[in-house]
Amino acid sequence: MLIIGIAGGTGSGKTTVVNQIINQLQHDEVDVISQDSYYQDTSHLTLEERVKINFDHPKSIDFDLLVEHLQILKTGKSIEQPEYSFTEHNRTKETITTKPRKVMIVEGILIFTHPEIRKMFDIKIFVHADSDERLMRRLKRDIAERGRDLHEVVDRYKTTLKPMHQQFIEPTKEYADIIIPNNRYNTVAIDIVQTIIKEKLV
Ligand SMILES: Nc1ncnc2c1ncn2[C@@H]1O[C@H](COP(=O)(O)OP(=O)(O)O)[C@@H](O)[C@H]1O
Ligand SMILES: Nc1ccn([C@@H]2O[C@H](COP(=O)(O)O)[C@@H](O)[C@H]2O)c(=O)n1
Repeated sequence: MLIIGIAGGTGSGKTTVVNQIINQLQHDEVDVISQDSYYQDTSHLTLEERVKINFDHPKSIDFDLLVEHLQILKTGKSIEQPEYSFTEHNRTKETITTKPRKVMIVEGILIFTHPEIRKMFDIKIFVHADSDERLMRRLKRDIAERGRDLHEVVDRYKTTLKPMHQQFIEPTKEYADIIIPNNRYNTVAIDIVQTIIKEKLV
């Protein structure tokens, strides 16, 4: 199993890059694990308490469960990937059955901050976009898809997104094998990554 880690700041385009990469692969050859599925289970908290969580700090992620799930997949067994609700700020009661595949892609803002998970990646990719571009994309996406309003996104950007990005996410760029500049759609970089994956699959 080839495990590919794709990190980068929020709004850098990780999910979009993942979708472009897997487009060219056979459906049964590849699957995706999102770090967002591994936000800590906070069912014991009220919604008001959950809203206040710093979702950009490594402590917000259940990395132990992610490590365990990657190890299970490596042994050839399926896992039940948690499903996350951005409106509830919590895991749902549903899970996504995820089978081991020739290529497993793990994507998320903080995945390169964890040394054990970092070691499990065969290829580490960091998607870069400038902070103003990321903020604009995040605003549009969170309002359209994640039930947020302008005030909420801007407030979170100032209090947690920006400082956490500088402290935890940007420094992990140094671990990347490949950095994809993604201020614009970068089809050349996607072609290169697809070629590398196809070569490794032979
Ligand atoms: N290169 C790009 N140029 C313009 N918009 C983009 C680009 N990549 C992604 N987007 C858009 O920006 C938003 C955030 O992208 P997404 O892939 O969800 O980022 P991430 O997973 O890193 O948070 C989405 O609405 C997506 O359509
Ligand atoms: N309940 C939550 C949980 C996370 N976030 C934000 O999601 C971002 C990570 O996801 P990307 O797809 O953008 O990489 C992260 O910056 C968290 O602030 C949230 O808004 N609500």
